[in-house]
Amino acid sequence: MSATDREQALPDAPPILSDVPGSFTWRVLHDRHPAIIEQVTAAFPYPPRIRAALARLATDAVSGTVEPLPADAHDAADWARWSAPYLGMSWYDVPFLWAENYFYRRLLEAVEYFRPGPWRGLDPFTPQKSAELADPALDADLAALAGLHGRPAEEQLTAAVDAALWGNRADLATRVSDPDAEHRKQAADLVADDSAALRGFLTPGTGGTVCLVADNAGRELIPDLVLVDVLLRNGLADRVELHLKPQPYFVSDAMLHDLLSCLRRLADAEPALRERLWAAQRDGSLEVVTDAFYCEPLSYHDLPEELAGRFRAAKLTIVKGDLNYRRLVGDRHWPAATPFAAVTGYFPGAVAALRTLKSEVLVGAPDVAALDAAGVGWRLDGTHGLIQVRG
Ligand SMILES: O=P(O)(O)OC[C@H]1O[C@](O)(CO)[C@@H](O)[C@@H]1O
Repeated sequence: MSATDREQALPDAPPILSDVPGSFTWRVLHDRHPAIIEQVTAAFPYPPRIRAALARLATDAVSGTVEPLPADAHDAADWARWSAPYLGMSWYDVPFLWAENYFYRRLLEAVEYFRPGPWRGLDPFTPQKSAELADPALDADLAALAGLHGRPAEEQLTAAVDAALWGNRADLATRVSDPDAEHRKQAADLVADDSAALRGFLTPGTGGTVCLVADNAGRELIPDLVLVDVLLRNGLADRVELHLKPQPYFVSDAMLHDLLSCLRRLADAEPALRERLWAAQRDGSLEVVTDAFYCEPLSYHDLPEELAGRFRAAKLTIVKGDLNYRRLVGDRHWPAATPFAAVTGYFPGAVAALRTLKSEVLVGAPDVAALDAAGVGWRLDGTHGLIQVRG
């Protein structure tokens, strides 16, 4: 079947909206966004002007309509284009993915992130990110991850992929201490497991470039960095590109400053790992990449050519997390049995998704009827994960 035939064979899945009161997506807009604004308001001694802007956003986010960004915003023209189909509509009636992106852009506007002045460039989510890195529980994760060194390459890879996948969950220590047993246990929670195909791309001595599109900072970025280290040390890749967000996004998404904070944290806890990652950046085998696209209200179908070229040239692109998955497959009401390869056929190059489920979107999982029969909760609470690969 050609790519075009596959596209045509896809069901016409409608985009996910937030228009059903009480639904998960409705609650994100109605409850979670105001709570985030409250946290941000308390995070710094913002002046009355910024506090007022945040208060206005709190009202808009719950009951407002889509409005243009201020005309003098640096990206006003882009947002005018992206907003055009939705202007004047309720946030609940536009695609959920779009509404969330619009929220985070409006939040950066309220805290004057891009504006000349003292608050320019201050990440409003710094306190949450710092608290996570300061958590003493992270020491156990780090000690366990350090224990990987010296094991056979395949074992290291299995454990590092597992840790990167479940990076948002708090029990890395046990997971890494007995990687095989833990992997078998977690396999029960995987609704799709293409780990054999993933290992096929990552065999010792095969070199090539791997792009790792990161998701969250802190406790997720640390195991991602361990995965980078395992790839480079074992010759599973010659080069790794670590793709980070260019600006604060979805509270905990990783930016360059979060990578630097992780390296500082490693300097005490795992100095050898920190040294290797530092040296890899200096010699170019680890390149940090970012692009405005990563914070735009678009899916990977709209990749800019610069990023598409990087993914095409890589032997594998690994996209981490729930939001990247939604952008990869399209934030739509897909039947779960829709083949992963069919919806990602457009992606320029081989792609792997490592994701714990925190939203309803799911493809490539034909056997979830029994789980679905019990309700939608399992798709939202991060207890289930997937490893999906399209070569
Ligand atoms: O950090 P992750 O894994 O991308 O998850 C973020 C998820 O949280 C939400 O913002 C709200 O649950 C989802 O929309 C999003 O997919």
